[in-house]
Amino acid sequence: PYLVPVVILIVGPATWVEKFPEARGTRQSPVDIVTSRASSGGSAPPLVWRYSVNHPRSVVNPGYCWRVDENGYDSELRGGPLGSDVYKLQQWHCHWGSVNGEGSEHTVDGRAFSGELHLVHWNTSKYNSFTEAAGQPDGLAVLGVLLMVGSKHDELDKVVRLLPYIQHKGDKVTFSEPLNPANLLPKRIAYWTYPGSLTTPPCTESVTWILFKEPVQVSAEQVRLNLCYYVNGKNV
Ligand SMILES: CCCSc1c(F)c(F)c(S(=O)(=O)NC)c(F)c1F
Ligand SMILES: [Zn+2]
Repeated sequence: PYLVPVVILIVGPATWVEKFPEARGTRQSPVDIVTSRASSGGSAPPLVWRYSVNHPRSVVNPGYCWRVDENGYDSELRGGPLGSDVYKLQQWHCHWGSVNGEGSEHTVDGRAFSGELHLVHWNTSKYNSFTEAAGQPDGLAVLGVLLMVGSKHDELDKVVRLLPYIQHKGDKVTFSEPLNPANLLPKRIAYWTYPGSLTTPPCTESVTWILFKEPVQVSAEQVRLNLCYYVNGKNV
């Protein structure tokens, strides 16, 4: 019998440590939220946010999800675990899986959700740019919203309906329809918070994670549209 050379290409999180040493760190995300081990927030001040609504936004296909850039327009996130610093929304993006019911980055008591929305903010009280903040332990604050299949999400649909126009990595479409990122958040704003990292390379440990407890509903069609375009991070 002939010896057939077999090349096994190993990619993915297990190899990230070779190129991105931060991935070997002590505050790596995502994590499984073990609800029984979460301590109560005590006397933390309320988490408050304000976003601009009527400004042009662009939806970009970075190759692993879709991303909406805020193009520098004004916004504020403060309070909660963020001390006295004020953070500004830089971009928001979504993670979907290849199968419905999987795809969230975080899990709760071992349960995955159909997707996870991330609103990425940077610390404007201490740093001069997003890039600078992204390298600092208190540089970023990401609001995480768990997505589950249910009723159609009208605000998110303003982006989902544009996905057919950005099917290839690098594609970008700009829209000026009014959109309030606050409408992407759940009604109940109870959350878990922990110091963590980017969940993709360079896995920098610069993220204060704020993960809302209440999932937000999106329709099965909205999940399908996302899955059509980003299966395992690849456009199909
Ligand atoms: C220099 C970072 C590139 S911007 C970025 C990102 F691309 C990303 F994906 C996440 S994530 O929320 O950790 N989701 C993986 C972030 F927080 C980010 F800031
Ligand atoms: Zn993300």
